[in-house]
Amino acid sequence: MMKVVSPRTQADSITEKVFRRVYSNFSFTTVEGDYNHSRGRSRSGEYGKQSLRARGFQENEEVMEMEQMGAERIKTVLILMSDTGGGHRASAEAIRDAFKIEFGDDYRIIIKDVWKEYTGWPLNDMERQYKFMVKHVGLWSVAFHGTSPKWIHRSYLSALAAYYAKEIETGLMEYKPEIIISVHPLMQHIPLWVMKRQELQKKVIFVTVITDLNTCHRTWFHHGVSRCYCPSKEVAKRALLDGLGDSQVRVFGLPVRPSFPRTIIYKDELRKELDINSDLPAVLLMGGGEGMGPVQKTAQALGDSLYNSKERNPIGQLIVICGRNKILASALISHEWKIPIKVRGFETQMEKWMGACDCIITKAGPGTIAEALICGLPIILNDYIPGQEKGNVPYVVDNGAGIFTRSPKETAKIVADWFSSNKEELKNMSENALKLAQPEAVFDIVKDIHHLSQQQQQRIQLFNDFSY
Ligand SMILES: CCCCCCCC/C=C\CCCCCCCC(=O)OC[C@H](CO)OC(=O)CCCCCCCCCCCCCCC
Ligand SMILES: O=c1ccn([C@@H]2O[C@H](COP(=O)(O)OP(=O)(O)O[C@H]3O[C@H](CO)[C@H](O)[C@H](O)[C@H]3O)[C@@H](O)[C@H]2O)c(=O)[nH]1
Repeated sequence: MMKVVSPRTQADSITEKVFRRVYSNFSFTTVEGDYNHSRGRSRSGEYGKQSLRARGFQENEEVMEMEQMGAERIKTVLILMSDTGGGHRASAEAIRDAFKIEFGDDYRIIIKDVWKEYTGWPLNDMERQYKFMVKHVGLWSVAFHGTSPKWIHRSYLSALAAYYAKEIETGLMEYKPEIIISVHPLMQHIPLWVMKRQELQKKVIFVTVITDLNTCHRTWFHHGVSRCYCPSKEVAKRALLDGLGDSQVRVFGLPVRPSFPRTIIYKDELRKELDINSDLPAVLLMGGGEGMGPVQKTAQALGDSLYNSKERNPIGQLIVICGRNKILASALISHEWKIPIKVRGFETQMEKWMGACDCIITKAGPGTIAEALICGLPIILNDYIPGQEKGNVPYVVDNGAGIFTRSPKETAKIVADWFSSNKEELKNMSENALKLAQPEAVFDIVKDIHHLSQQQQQRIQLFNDFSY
């Protein structure tokens, strides 16, 4: 049985906590389900009141008692994100799960794409526009770099904020959040503009959690935030250069879903559960939430390189996760393979697939990289989106956790070597990956936000005590 051991200490108790909270007696507030669900469950504020009324209760003692019990305690956290790729949602979910593990029911977490639900074009259509632009990388490169100067993105975003002010205000205030967390580069300026207009800046804590590892866009850096959580020193440097203060910047790492096995991965058990051959080494091939990059060509090259034609047997197996790319999945399924292969669509338990494999091939998506590092997987980066993903390549390669090559043939050869004559390199890179991993990041982030929230409560208390 192969074990991958995280360098972190105290992991047992944390893992225990993770599984107890995440997989047993807890049902999360979800994007889709939250609105009605929370209305029915919340013990505080106007929503609890409305739902009780709707269910036949009047504004009676029962309601007041419930409000007194819960109003002080439960805080609402609104996480702003958009499904431009899969990374922002993954980080949002990581933060939600960590809040639940650390603080139980003290926080009510809502994950929302407020733009999509409440505004109009172009804000409500970012997913499609992003998908289109990254398919035409030249266009994305111009958009990314062309909008980098502050005066360009600021004036455009301010104009959009003014145009959609009412809708955004409704969207943000629907949930009466005490804390707003943005995990998206285009979700600082507009909400902060609305909060300023509503004089809510002192009442609502606004923080940014950056989900790009290095060469991120400047829209991430807004001076009006209480905190800007940076996943790496490189990003923190950029934030400080952009004028953020030391008191605003914190470096904990990129938030990864706590369900990722951080301690011991029983590879054999996972393989049994996922119906993967337990004798052959396995390579995981993917391309972010949208299944981007040269996945098909790489899969075909691996189909050749992992087959020993002299002995007529495979030396490895291939798992391809296509994300939401259905065309890619059906093309791979209809191909004839000489090696064992599994083709999957969008998977919700990536930790299991990563835990069952020996190395990974992916475009340079920050979420996938951070997750693979936690699982101790050596990484072959086969592509990157210009702009925000460019800097992820040196982040992996310079730290000895992987290799960059755009050539499907070279990729396939490297994997074949790792699985036969060059096992030592695979082992060294796996160790380097574990050294670079930051599995505690998401917990450090939520603890710091909790601390901010307590400080704010004390300030409010102090103000109330001394106001006549
Ligand atoms: C003309 C000046 C435009 C300035 C625009 C700045 C802000 C745009 C805001 C809303 C527009 C909606 C566009 C949606 C694109 C989706 C982007 C996204 O979510 O990426 C996520 C990714 C990551 O997942 O975002 C980033 O990493 C950085 C975001 C960069 C913003 C690029 C905006 C492109 C706007 C196109 C206009 C053409 C510009 C021509 C250049 C002079
Ligand atoms: O079937 C799948 C496929 C992917 N994922 C998850 O989706 C996320 C993918 O995130 P990445 O950051 O690797 O890449 P994306 O392209 O999907 O993410 C987008 O958001 C990122 C920020 O978080 C970067 O800005 C990136 O460039 C942008 O394209 C990972 O957590 C991965 O585990 C799944 O859960 N199931």
